[in-house]
Amino acid sequence: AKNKPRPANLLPPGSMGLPVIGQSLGLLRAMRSNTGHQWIQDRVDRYGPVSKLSLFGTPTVLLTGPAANRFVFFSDTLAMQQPRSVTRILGERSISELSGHDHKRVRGALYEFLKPDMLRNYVGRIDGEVRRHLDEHWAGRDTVTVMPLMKKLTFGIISSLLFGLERGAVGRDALAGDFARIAEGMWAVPVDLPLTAFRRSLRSSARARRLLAGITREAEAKLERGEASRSSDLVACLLSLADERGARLLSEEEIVDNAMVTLVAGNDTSSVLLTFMVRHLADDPDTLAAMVREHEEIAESKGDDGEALTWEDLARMKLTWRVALETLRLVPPIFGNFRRATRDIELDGYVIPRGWQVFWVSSVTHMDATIFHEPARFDPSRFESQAAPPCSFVAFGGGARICPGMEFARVETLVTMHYLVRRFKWKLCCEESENTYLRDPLPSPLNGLPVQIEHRASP
Ligand code: HEM
Repeated sequence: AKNKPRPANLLPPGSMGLPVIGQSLGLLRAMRSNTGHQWIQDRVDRYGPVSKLSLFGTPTVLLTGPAANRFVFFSDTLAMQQPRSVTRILGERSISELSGHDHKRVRGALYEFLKPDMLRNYVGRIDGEVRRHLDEHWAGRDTVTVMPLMKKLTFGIISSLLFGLERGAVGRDALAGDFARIAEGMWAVPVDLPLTAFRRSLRSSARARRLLAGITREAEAKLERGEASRSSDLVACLLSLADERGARLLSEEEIVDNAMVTLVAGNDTSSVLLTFMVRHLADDPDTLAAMVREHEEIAESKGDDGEALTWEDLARMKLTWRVALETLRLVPPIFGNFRRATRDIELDGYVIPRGWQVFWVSSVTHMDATIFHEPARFDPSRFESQAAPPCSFVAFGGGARICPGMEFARVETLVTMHYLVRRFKWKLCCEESENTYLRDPLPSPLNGLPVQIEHRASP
């Protein structure tokens, strides 16, 4: 025991792969072929819950399981760190780059807009977006492709509520295209070469940023003229916030960077959730029937059919939210994320050297049979009796950086499902899409999930 190296000298087990590229390509390739979870699980089986590797140009420690998650979400020895590719795309002043006081300030500002007290005023607006979307893109069709439609829907909701960009507004369609390309280059080896997704992503990000800067200046003018208020949209809200000395709380650059990050963080995640709920429900007629009953009861308790849903109605959609949670457990939109060690850290007898990247992933914990009985089974009732133990359901992260858009996602999801399940029945077109999806890095079902739809007869 005398010669045993002190823990502080011990790096976690694991191989570092090729210089610079490390294991990035291996992981990305696995994610694209629907084996990303297995790729991580294999490393965990080989090296345990704490292991080292190299990702996106940086030495990295992979952490899995509830104890490691707790460490990631609550330790003050870690700062946020996105892969360099993400920083270059989303900007230096986005919430994902900030820590300590700056992080609290920007997060507090975003939360002014995303908190339940504010959101309850937007349920009606979201209700309108959802109904218009279903009338325009679902009604009267035999087949639809779910994923692109859900992206269109969540983009519509978010661009209206965040930027005041209503349907038909100049720039809204171009922004939608740019955002699709931005997402494609997020997790990449950050080399700006022609024909790479990374370069396309950078270009789209520059265009989107110019548009958002214009929107911010316009919103500022409208506020001055009294044509907008703090509750008009996120940009107006951020512009109206002042510190105790009356100075603007966020700079224009911060507003643009954080509008970008909120759109990226909020749009694709919610559309993935909605898409996979549709997929899982197609295979689970009993759950779907129970959901239809839940929504019919709510609809019957309201006046005429034109009346919009309210915050109180959403509180009654308990089964629907459990279906959402179970979908998030099985197909977490966020595969995992990164932090940086701000000093040498001892963990489980190993050292994580200062400056190294820490990588937490959701799937290993979500698929742990000791936490979730028969983890591969879709079973919304597992969220019925008790909440999952701390730091084991991590689709929204945890701690100081837990997703501030969770309530927003909840509102969008519940409102959409309310109208979808009452108006339509659906069947999957491709058998293979039942269990297959790839990650890029967000999950995407085969062929975007084409379904056959039929109008439900009114009860
Ligand atoms: C189903 C939908 C969503 C999922 C699964 C999701 C998931 C997550 C996760 C896992 C994190 C934490 C990442 C980490 O700690 O490393 C996060 C952070 C964040 N999310 Fe969400 N999110 C969703 C919807 C939204 C929406 C709708 C918005 C905004 C409208 C949003 C805005 C944000 C922001 C700004 C952060 C950064 C918070 C910080 O760093 O303090 N998210 N989200």
